Amino acid sequence: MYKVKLMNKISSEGLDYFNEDYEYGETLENEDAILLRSASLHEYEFTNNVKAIARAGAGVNNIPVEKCSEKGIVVFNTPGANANAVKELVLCALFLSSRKIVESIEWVNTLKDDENIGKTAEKGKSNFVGPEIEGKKLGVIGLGAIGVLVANAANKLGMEVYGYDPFMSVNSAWALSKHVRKAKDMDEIFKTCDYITVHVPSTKDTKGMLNKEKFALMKDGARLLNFARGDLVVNEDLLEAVETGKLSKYITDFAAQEFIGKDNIIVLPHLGASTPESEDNCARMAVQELKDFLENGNIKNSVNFPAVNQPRESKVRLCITNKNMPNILARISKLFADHNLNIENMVNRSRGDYAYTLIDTNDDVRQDIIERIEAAEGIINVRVIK
Ligand SMILES: NC(=O)C1=CN([C@@H]2O[C@H](COP(=O)(O)OP(=O)(O)OC[C@H]3O[C@@H](n4cnc5c(N)ncnc54)[C@H](O)[C@@H]3O)[C@@H](O)[C@H]2O)C=CC1
Ligand SMILES: O=C(O)CCC(=O)C(=O)O
Repeated sequence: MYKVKLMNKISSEGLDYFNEDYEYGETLENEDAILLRSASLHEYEFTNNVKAIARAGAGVNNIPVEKCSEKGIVVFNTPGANANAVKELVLCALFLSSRKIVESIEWVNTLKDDENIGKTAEKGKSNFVGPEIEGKKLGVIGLGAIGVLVANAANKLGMEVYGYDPFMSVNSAWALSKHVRKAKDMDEIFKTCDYITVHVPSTKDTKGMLNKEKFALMKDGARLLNFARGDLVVNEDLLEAVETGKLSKYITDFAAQEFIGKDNIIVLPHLGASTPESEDNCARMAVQELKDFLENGNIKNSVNFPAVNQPRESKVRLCITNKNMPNILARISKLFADHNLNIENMVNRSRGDYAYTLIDTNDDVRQDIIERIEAAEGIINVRVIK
């Protein structure tokens, strides 16, 4: 029986994949795996039983990934599973940033007791004029699953789109419209674009990347959308840029006290992925990743260990997380040979400082041999699946 701890509400479309071999819930203890959305695990005490964490979503900044790697905990996410939901909300935000839709709705609501509301509304509408997006320049920073969809859709809406992503994947490059112009650096986006939208993960390199210096490069009255992460922006600098009119609008999916009630700032409560379609997609993908890992040791869509997939053809499988260092495989193979155990299949892949090994055998691997593998230098943990 596998135990999966839920740290957020997860769609039943995914949970239904768990069969009678699984127990899941928010209160269970000594879990084998954790399934979550945005809940923070930074203060969480992982027991030695935790083998995997699945983030039903894209961003993993709520998970202490390096600490997990050191403990041999495989962290998964669900690339692209919520990208369309975010794209649609970003398109909505593009219009909200341009036409004074929110402000005008708020104003009309103040006319509750006005007997000539029709006339008053007509008279007041000139206060809410805003430009069309067609023909304007949009800069998209980060051309991954979301950025590509946003760039392509904005292009179809008649915008002149500039993209910047120095680490773009081959898949994203294939998916990106040929009409999207390649910015030579991020500053070109800041200097050129009327609208800027950011779609990069929050990492030590991107935190605070939207700051005083960058706002100074932007066109007067530029509009900025942030549906990626709140900490990409230095809030104090952002407030100044909005107050001075450098930015004519900031729309973000990440609430902060200092934004509340401020003119020209619209804050949403992290709604990007909140559609039934995206919640179902993420849950399905996350549960399937966890199941294949717990039952077969296969890894797909991990952010800290390499992708590994080996068909199950033998009685016993050893799943080994280890440091990426010389001689590990030689030591394991020697232990097998010394005990007259035959390796049927073996795969080893590395990723940065860590590696993952699957060894299949039809022989019974005694507990004392497992313990000797575990004790070898560089080995983090060993799991046996029968
Ligand atoms: N508001 C919401 O509900 C949601 C927010 N997100 C946020 O959006 C981010 C992006 O999501 P996806 O597009 O699905 O991820 P992704 O991993 O497909 O794309 C991220 C892209 O950013 C690029 N990148 C990384 N560092 C960069 C840098 N310094 N400059 C330019 N590009 C850089 C990468 O090369 C990659 O192409 C997530 O990490 C998450 O923080 C994601 C989903 C929902
Ligand atoms: O699960 C959510 O609602 C947030 C989604 C998100 O921010 C992400 O996938 O990075």
